[in-house]
Amino acid sequence: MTLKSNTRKLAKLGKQVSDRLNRNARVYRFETNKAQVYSMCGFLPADDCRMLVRMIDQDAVPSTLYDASEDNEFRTSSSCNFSRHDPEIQRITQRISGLLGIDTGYGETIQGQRYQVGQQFKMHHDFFHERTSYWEREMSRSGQRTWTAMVYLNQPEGGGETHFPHLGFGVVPQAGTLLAWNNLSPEGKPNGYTAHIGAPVTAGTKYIITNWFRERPWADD
Ligand SMILES: O=C(O)CCC(=O)C(=O)O
Ligand SMILES: [Fe+2]
Repeated sequence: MTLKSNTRKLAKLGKQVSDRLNRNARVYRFETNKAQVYSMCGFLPADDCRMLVRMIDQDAVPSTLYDASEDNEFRTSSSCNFSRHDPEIQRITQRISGLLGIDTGYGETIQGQRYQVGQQFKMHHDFFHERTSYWEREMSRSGQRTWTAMVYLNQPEGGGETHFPHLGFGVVPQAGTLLAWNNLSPEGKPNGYTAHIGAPVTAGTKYIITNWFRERPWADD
């Protein structure tokens, strides 16, 4: 038996979150009807960005993939798996969840990412794909990925943009800017248009945090 999402619940979540962001005058909605993509400048203050950069530098390990890809160059960044018990991480988590209006319990523990010169994350979707080795495990654990929220912690000297090739736009990293999108369609199904890349950094280092939300409360290992 293949585990399935509750698409009605996911459709409702998509509408709830997008209605909330649409009402927020500080949040910008990208002009496309193919996906719900938003950004907000100045979401995180500079001292929080600096604190997170320090934490990432302390604990970064090579990034992993759900689907071990043949391509060694697919995701070459380093990641930092923060502790969800860290009070500072809880504060940042609450800030993100509060903006989106999703209970903090639905978010995977925030991850930090560091990309050095030449490092990148090639085109991918954040939602889970059926018929993969991880599908049953992830679907029984906390269900499909719904929204992604990421925050740029600095501005690398060159490169590192987040591009959405099917939507025709990209975002240049700027310290404190949040970028959030619904990985699912208004019907609550995986939305292929949300494919995105973290372009190679060409100068300096890029730091971000990522918060992926799930269909059901996050069950930690
Ligand atoms: O680095 C980026 O700009 C994109 C990161 C990303 O796609 C992810 O963490 O899922
Ligand atoms: Fe992604």
